[in-house]
Amino acid sequence: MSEQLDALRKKLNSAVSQRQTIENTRQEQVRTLAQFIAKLSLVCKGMDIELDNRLAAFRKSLHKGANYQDLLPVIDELTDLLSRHEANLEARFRALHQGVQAAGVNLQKRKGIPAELRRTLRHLLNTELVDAQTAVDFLPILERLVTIYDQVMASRSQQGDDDTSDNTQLQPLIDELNALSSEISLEGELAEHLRQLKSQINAASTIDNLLNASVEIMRVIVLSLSKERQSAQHFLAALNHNLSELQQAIAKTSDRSKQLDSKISAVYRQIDENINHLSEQTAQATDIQTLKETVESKLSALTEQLLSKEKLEAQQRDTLSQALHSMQSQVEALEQQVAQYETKLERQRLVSLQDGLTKLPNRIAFDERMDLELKHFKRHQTPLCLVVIDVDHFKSINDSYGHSAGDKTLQVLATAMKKSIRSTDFIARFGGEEFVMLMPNVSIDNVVRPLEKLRHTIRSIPFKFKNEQVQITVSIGVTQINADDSALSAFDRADKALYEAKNAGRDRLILSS
Ligand SMILES: Nc1nc2c(ncn2[C@@H]2O[C@H](COP(=O)(O)OP(=O)(O)OP(=O)(O)O)[C@@H](O)[C@H]2O)c(=O)[nH]1
Repeated sequence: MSEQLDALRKKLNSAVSQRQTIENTRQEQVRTLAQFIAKLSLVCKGMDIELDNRLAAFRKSLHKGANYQDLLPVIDELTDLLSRHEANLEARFRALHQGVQAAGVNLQKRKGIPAELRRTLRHLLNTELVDAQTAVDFLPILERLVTIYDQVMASRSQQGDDDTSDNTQLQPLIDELNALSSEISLEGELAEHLRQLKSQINAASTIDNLLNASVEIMRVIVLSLSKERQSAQHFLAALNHNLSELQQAIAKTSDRSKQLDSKISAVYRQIDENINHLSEQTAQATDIQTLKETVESKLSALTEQLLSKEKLEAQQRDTLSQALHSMQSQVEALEQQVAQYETKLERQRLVSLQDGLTKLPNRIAFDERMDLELKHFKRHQTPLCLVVIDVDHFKSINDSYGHSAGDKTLQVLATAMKKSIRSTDFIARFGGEEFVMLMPNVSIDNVVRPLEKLRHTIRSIPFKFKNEQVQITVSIGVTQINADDSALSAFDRADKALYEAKNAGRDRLILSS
């Protein structure tokens, strides 16, 4: 009998270790899910505050070891939020779309638009804009574009039907369109299209040329928005779909696990009852034969129950392991989507921080860096200098040798400046022919040497246009940041120094402390 009791003990021990395996599998699932949610939170960060918060709460409850039953309502909420976010995005796109559409329709109402332009505008509004949705960033650009268009139309009306215009009328509009197209960051084919449009703008000799270019810029923006929208919506829809599948898989596993759990509990109860019964009958047995028979019959019942319990637990392990496999592949698919979108967002972020022409950081990137350097300066009190550099008589390069010569000049100057500064310095194109630079850990007493060297490097570049040797110079204003400075006050001081340099005859450096 003691042998049989030993065997019973062994079986009970093995039952305990099997339960441990099931528990480990469960924990593994929760870990996988927690890792995925952590990644998802990183990517979705900033898309929607409520979504951010829910994902953070979800991650927390996973770490605390919440079970599936508790997680299901949270996943439900998350799925709802994602759907709502998708719908919000749609609504915002629709509002923007209507705004641009209304502006376009107003334009169409204006008299005197050439037939060809009217056709292009109609196509833009009725076909291309219908397919496109817009990101908030582009709205001000489109609004400005419409304003320019309006100005061009006004100037056209002043001229009557005579389309030839003198340069003094066209130039401000050309400058404005140029500045505006420099602010648009695009990639690939659309960037090339925009570059060609810029050349057309600069070669424009009539108001109609400029009208055409304005409408073309609108089309390029609309096309880029359409692409962006498709990709964002595709990502959200796919994420939503996969999350729902994951939710269903968890719900199914949870149901199945619950059923098996209650069957296993019932078997445990029977085993318990049989053991109690056995000990009662053993106590009541009066002779060894009855005792033997009682023990034998109960032991065979117990063995059967243990076998059935083992079978049920094996089923439970299989169910969990299958669920784990399918969840893992779903999570992998989700992770892949998230990683792809992340790469895309990062690429877009980099493009949006870079000036298209010179490939230097642009003004947005400069503002971000300035904020960072100011914080660093305020915390550590290490010196920081702000430099503003402006190309002298740049307009005359454009006027004498053409706008593309002007563009090339800016590219050469940007490369030269980038090469001649220290790796810790930060240079950006501020706009037009103006550049800004931040020099951390350098006080105003020590900026003269490197900046004079930079100025000399630039004036020694052997530019040659139309076979003419041309010397290009820059004027530089510099200031050291002080404790009370904001980005604006420091910039104003450096800018003032720059204009002193211009007024004093250009090609020089002026310090302002
Ligand atoms: N080629 C080219 N020209 C640009 C670009 N951005 C701005 N410009 C031109 O830069 C010129 C700047 O002219 P102004 O502001 O009068 O200054 P400037 O001729 O350099 O004269 P000073 O600054 O007083 O020495 C304008 O003609 C703009 O059209 C660009 O991206 N490419």
